Amino acid sequence: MMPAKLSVAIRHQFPGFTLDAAFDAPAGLTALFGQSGSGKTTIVNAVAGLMRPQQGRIEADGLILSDSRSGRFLPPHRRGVGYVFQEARLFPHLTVRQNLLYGRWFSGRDGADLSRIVDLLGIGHLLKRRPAALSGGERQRVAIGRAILSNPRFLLMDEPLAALDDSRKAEILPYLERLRDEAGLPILYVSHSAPEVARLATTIVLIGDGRVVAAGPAARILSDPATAPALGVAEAGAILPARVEALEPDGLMRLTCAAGPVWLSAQEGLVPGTSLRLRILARDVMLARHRPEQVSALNILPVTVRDMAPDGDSGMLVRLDAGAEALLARITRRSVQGLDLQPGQPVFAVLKAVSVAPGSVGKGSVS
Ligand SMILES: Nc1ncnc2c1ncn2[C@@H]1O[C@H](COP(=O)(O)OP(=O)(O)OP(=O)(O)O)[C@@H](O)[C@H]1O
Repeated sequence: MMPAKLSVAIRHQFPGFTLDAAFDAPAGLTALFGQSGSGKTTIVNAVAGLMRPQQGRIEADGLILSDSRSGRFLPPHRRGVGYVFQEARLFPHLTVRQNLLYGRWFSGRDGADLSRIVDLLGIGHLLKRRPAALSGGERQRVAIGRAILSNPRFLLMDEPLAALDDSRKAEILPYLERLRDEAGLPILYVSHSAPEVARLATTIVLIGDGRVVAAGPAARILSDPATAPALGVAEAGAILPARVEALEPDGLMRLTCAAGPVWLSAQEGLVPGTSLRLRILARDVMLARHRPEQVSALNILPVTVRDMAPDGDSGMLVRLDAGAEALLARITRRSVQGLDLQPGQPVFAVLKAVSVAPGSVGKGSVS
């Protein structure tokens, strides 16, 4: 069986704005990221069937949703789309259980297993409540459950966390990670938030002025000095797959990643054997020509300079090969000159254990 995939290739002209975008969203979470007015909502509306693109084709899991050549245009309710909006639109008079089952009933197809989805989203204890008795984060988890139980071909999530405060966001992120890794569905996820995209995306599509500026596996897009700044200079940083090896008595955990061992502050729920994706901000990585000795930073990784690109007037983003993975460092141009950095040169990347924020350590897959 071919893995599920959503393919989009559309062109649409509004007065003063042309959308011309083509990308694939494979199983996993594809983040559609771009500034306000770049065309994200137009793409989402075209995929959902709320607008008809003048040209092009959209296909989900082998089903043609719209095709300007043949004139095919499936109405929204026949597309098999599970939609999650910014605000959970639950029925206030129905219990959580009834809300969840409504999605299944409405689809008219065999739905996913209720108990599996309830488990996946951690909402078993809420089934008898009505939406008014739920927190914002709980409501959003129920909305996600309802969308999955409609047995969709793919999920469309339009800024699903934007209305939640930071602690509610943090509460829901692990569930989105599980959904991404276990549901086996393409998830098209619109977001303005670089940390959210870096934490969740397996594929990133950067949209600028109606076009795809860059698209591909998240690890590649995030470590590319040419595209990373599009997420915001302060937010540039690579994601590295890592594994928890041991919890040490002084409160640190030892991880292994492609470049070697890394020590970070231990976190609840992370036990030896857990697979992680670490987000390492470019501004938290220092470079040295020689292995530094007697420094407080615990993590010193041997890496090789691959390439670099200017970042603002005085900065430089340097991509580093760390085993089979890539890291990104942001240093000044003066340091690039002072260290005489060239592509191919071996250097040491220095990373403080405490500079990796808890929110930057996610469970699960990078691609
Ligand atoms: N029906 C329409 N008629 C004319 N112009 C439109 C229409 N819909 C969208 N546009 C224009 O298309 C451009 C892209 O809009 P879109 O809403 O897709 O951007 P966006 O990336 O989703 O922005 P935001 O993040 O603010 O929601 C904007 O310049 C907008 O004014």
